[in-house]
Amino acid sequence: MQAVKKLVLLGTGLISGSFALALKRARLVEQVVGVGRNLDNLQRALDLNVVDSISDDAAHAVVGADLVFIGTPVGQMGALMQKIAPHLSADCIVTDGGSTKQDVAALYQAYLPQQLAYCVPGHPIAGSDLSGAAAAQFGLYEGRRVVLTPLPESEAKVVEQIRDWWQACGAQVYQMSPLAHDEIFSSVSHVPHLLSFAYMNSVLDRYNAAECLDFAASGFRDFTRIAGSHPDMWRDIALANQSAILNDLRANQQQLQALIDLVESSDGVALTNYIQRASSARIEWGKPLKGKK
Ligand SMILES: NC(=O)c1ccc[n+]([C@@H]2O[C@H](COP(=O)([O-])OP(=O)(O)OC[C@H]3O[C@@H](n4cnc5c(N)ncnc54)[C@H](O)[C@@H]3O)[C@@H](O)[C@H]2O)c1
Ligand SMILES: O=C(O)C(=O)CC1(C(=O)O)C=CC(O)C=C1
Repeated sequence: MQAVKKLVLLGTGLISGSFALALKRARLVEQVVGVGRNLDNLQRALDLNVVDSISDDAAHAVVGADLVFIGTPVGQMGALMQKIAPHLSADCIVTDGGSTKQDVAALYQAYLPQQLAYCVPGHPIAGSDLSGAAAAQFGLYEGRRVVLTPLPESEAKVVEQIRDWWQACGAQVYQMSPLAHDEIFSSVSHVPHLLSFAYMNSVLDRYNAAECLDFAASGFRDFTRIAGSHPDMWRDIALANQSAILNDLRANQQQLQALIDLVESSDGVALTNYIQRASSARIEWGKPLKGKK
């Protein structure tokens, strides 16, 4: 498999750093440059050998790169693409790890029109509520899925190359349209995070919030773990995937209303049925299925 000579991470954090570490472990990268705005975070990336050198200048850093991985919140990606466009080698491959794909596809079209054959948007379906270079880990993508949403202009051999690198990181690679991607991940990633923020805020609004939090245990911990995720990342996702997210939030509003009605009705059988449906589906989903989670 072809190794990367110079990989540049635009945004050096959990997702880009874990990609760099996996390629390093697979001996598929010679040099990794970490670009960012926070010097402490970049220094940490250097100390942890996530990257081999650091820079605060994206335009300068991408000179001579054969692979650029954009790992910032999606709202930052357009400005970075615009900055690097004049400095990319003609055959430099550009990809990203953004959680939304219709908006990111449009950014490639708007800001990297000369490079489109070498651009392949992507999304690793793995991560955590932690962020920054210190959160980067070997093996994050082991057995996980990565969704590629190639542009109409993406060259097949470039898509294959990206697929090979992700597979070398241990991932299973899938392909779908940006629209299908954004609808799916609204329902199983974006809206669950937003509901977790909402639930956390609803507890904070209680008159006895401190006492409630003091007594909260594992159920609350499981339900709200993702409420600790990075605000910038989730603001950008909510803004980028607005239409699918609004549909799913409204559907959840209806579910909540149905639940209120059931509890109000004191109809134990109907409540059991309601809970049973969700419980059976969650148990089934949770059964270890090769390559599922
Ligand atoms: N966290 C997850 O679970 C997860 C999973 C899959 C995909 N993603 C996506 O991957 C991307 C990165 O997420 P992450 O969790 O690695 O975040 P992170 O906070 O760990 O890393 C992002 C880094 O980008 C830097 N950054 C932000 N704006 C910048 C700019 N304009 N120029 C240079 N650097 C900048 C930040 O300082 C930070 O170090 C996001 O688009 C996110 O939606 C996240
Ligand atoms: O494990 C977590 O904490 C995550 O939130 C990871 C997670 C998700 O499963 O929703 C978050 C955002 C992504 O774009 C992909 C994965």
